Amino acid sequence: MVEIRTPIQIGEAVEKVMKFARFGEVEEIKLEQAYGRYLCEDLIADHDVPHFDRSGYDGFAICSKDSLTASSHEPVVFEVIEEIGAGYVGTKEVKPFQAVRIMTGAQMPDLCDTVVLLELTREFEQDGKKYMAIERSYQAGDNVTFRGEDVKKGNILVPNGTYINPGVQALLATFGYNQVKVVKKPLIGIYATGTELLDVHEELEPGKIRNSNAPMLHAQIERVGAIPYYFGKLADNFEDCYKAISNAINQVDLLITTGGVSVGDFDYLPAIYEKLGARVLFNKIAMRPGSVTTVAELNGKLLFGISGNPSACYVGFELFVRPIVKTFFGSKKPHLKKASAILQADFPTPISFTRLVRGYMSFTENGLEVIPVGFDKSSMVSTLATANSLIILPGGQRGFKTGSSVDVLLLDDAEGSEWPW
Ligand SMILES: Nc1nc2c(c(=O)[nH]1)N[C@H]1C(S)=C(S)[C@@H](COP(=O)(O)OP(=O)(O)OC[C@H]3O[C@@H](n4cnc5c(N)ncnc54)[C@H](O)[C@@H]3O)O[C@H]1N2
Ligand code: MOO
Ligand SMILES: [Mg+2]
Repeated sequence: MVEIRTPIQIGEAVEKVMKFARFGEVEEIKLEQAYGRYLCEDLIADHDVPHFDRSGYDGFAICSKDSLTASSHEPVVFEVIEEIGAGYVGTKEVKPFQAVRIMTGAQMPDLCDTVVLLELTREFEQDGKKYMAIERSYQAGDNVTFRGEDVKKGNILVPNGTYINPGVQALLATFGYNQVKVVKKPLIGIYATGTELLDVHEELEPGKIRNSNAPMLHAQIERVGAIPYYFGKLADNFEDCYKAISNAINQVDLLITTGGVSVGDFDYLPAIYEKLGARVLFNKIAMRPGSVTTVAELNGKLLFGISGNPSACYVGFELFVRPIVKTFFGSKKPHLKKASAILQADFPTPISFTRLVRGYMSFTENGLEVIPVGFDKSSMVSTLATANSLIILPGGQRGFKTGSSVDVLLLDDAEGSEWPW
């Protein structure tokens, strides 16, 4: 007798999986390796930035009150007493109507509060001394970058759990983080099951196909920031699959299998979970593709039994594995980023399960627009290459018309969304 499975809603399935989400261990790495990782400590400013008043331009540092009477009829003349480039500090005391030639980024001399741009001065020499004249007045602070203007000492600049983008990398460098505490990347194992599977280098044969799920998952795992480990492919043989899978579990943080989770004669994953004593969290979700996505738990470790159909495999990973990995990294927004977009095509099919239609979303003058990328069967691999989003079409509706507002999940976004969506 074929097992009749009871589907649960997507949200319920996500919540069941997320009960097993845990935070990863910390490791220290070099700053150069930190891009794309997740910070494991608050980045707190231990000094002001900049930590001295500095010139914002190449020019002359003066005291603004000396400039008050300057005009084109009566220019004010300053004696230029020294020159400082960025990295140097002036050595002379600046007296009234004296100026220091100063370059962008150099520390302001004491008593100077203003910088006059080079191109707004007239320079000349007289009796072996250097002078410059200005034809307008300035206010204190003109063209000066003040101490602490960028960052004040003591501020939390980047909280623990933040994705390290190039800007965060710059802040870490600013505050002297030569070594950075980040979360260790989890190791995710992949087994592809199916007697029909050929390795990528093999020639096609009747009835056989190349294994595309394993390389796809490999890339998805890398995109989410974890380390993939491909164990290999397994023919549909219960004992071999059982042995291989039970050995693999202890070598990784999470194990993904593809294929063999439905109700077919050679779909052995349900029986393997049973023999392992793993607890199946669910084996049917009211969604398409990926309705047979099965997740089991063995001693707190998650076993993702993802469907063999390529699009179902892709979606199963993004909905259920991604948030587990992102939570491992400490992200507060571990789920695919959700946005609203205007549908650019009719989607007439009456559906009962929620559809996650592969879409192409673009930013237009009318806002976000999304269009299905093609034929939307879960067995298809071709549409995955162009999809940058999943259009959520809730179940139990008659169909969707061009111009309707729909929710989309973004596939290439690193920021993510909080739960609930
Ligand atoms: N009687 C029923 N049949 C099916 C049901 C059902 O509820 N009742 N569910 C259907 C749905 S929905 C899906 S999705 C698939 C899921 O199948 P499995 O997860 O058991 O996967 P397989 O049977 O092993 O393979 C399905 C399909 O995918 C191809 N495949 C498998 N692995 C790979 C790979 N690594 N790379 C590329 N393609 C792969 C495989 O050749 C099959 O064509 O079941 C439906 N059936
Ligand atoms: O799991 Mo299936 O993908 O719903 O077609
Ligand atoms: Mg099957």
